[in-house]
Amino acid sequence: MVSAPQNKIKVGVLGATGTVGQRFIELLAPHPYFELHVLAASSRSAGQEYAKIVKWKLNTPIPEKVKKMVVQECSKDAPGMKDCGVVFSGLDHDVAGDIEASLRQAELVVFSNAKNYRRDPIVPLVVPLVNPSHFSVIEHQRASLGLQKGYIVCNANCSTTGVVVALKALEDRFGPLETIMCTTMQAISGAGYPGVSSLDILDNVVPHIGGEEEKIEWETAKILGGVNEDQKGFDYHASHPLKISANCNRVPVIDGHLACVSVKFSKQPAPSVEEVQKAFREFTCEAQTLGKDVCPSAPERAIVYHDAPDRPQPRLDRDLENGACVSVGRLRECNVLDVKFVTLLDNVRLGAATSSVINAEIAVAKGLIV
Ligand SMILES: NC(=O)C1=CN([C@@H]2O[C@H](COP(=O)(O)OP(=O)(O)OC[C@H]3O[C@@H](n4cnc5c(N)ncnc54)[C@H](OP(=O)(O)O)[C@@H]3O)[C@@H](O)[C@H]2O)C=CC1
Ligand SMILES: N[C@@H](CC(=O)OP(=O)(O)O)C(=O)O
Repeated sequence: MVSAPQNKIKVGVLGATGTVGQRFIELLAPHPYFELHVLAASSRSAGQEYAKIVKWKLNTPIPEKVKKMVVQECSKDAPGMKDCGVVFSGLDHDVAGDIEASLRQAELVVFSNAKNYRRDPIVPLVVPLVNPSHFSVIEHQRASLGLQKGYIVCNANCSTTGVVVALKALEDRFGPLETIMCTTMQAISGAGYPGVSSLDILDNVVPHIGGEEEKIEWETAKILGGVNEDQKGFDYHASHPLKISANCNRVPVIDGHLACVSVKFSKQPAPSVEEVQKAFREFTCEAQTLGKDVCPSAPERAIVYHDAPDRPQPRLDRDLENGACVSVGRLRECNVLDVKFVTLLDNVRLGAATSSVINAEIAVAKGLIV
């Protein structure tokens, strides 16, 4: 039985003023054992009090304890940075690569939302409700770079995260999938702030999000695949290569990415719709079994299954489980593949900040953050 740490662990947030950074602050301010210690952003914000510089967009107030914290530069030399047991990154990908690598080199532990290191063969790409077993490659990452303590863990693209939790429930119960087709309807907050121009998105749907389809198609195999026997890399689902095709669209919704997913199972005959529904309803993951003491940000239900024929919907369902679950509904037979269904997740919570925080809680339980 793992228990929560006795002492608080100091944490930093990079990109603390951004869309993902604000969710980090909302989640971490009341956290039972992570303690906000450093807030960092660009030189445009550095040196100023957080409440004076941030364009706060959440419908919860800025936590009192962070209002007067002075925003720092994203540097290992920023005051307090070296005391952080973990640094959460909500940095723009243009700058995340160099900053995250330099913090790792300074023996800091970095949990990143940016895409820069997701494809790195020694960096775990972890969706906390799916593949925390990939943390076992951290030891090899440290050894490869001559580090004692520092490492980087990435979480996935937000759309990938929503889809892959549902796929994991199916693979756990019915074995490898063969073909996956998915079409997303993605919220505007996915593009950060100020993001997509109102003249582009109001009264409209934009059928292109640069690089998104490739990310879903590529990241899914790394996440659903295993770890090599020597714990020095990932197998990318090589024994059953996944055929995945994604179409991504931007829609005029503020938060919540919806995806219409069709799948074909390797093993035939395919399970019935009733069996698939049971698999979704009964899905549980390591983050839940660790318990609320150790993993306070994990959802009670990793998948919330919806019976109503018109659910899930972003506005009605994105807040379930404090934005930490995936909603699944509209499950039915598919005339082309085997079954089809709809998934929904909060792109900025489970799709970004919440995943990083749950990942870090699991890493604490595994003794990877002290
Ligand atoms: N929004 C979402 O749904 C998701 C986002 N992501 C990823 O998370 C990351 C953050 O996204 P998001 O919060 O939406 O982006 P935002 O544009 O809202 O925020 C970007 C943050 O990066 C900081 N920043 C920008 N330039 C620099 C710089 N030169 N040096 C240091 N800090 C800098 C900004 O600080 P300042 O205010 O000072 O400019 C701000 O805090 C991105 O990599 C994104 O791809 C991942 C999954 C989902
Ligand atoms: N591209 C996603 C958000 C995002 O930033 O993705 P990534 O972290 O994979 O770059 C969206 O627009 O909804």
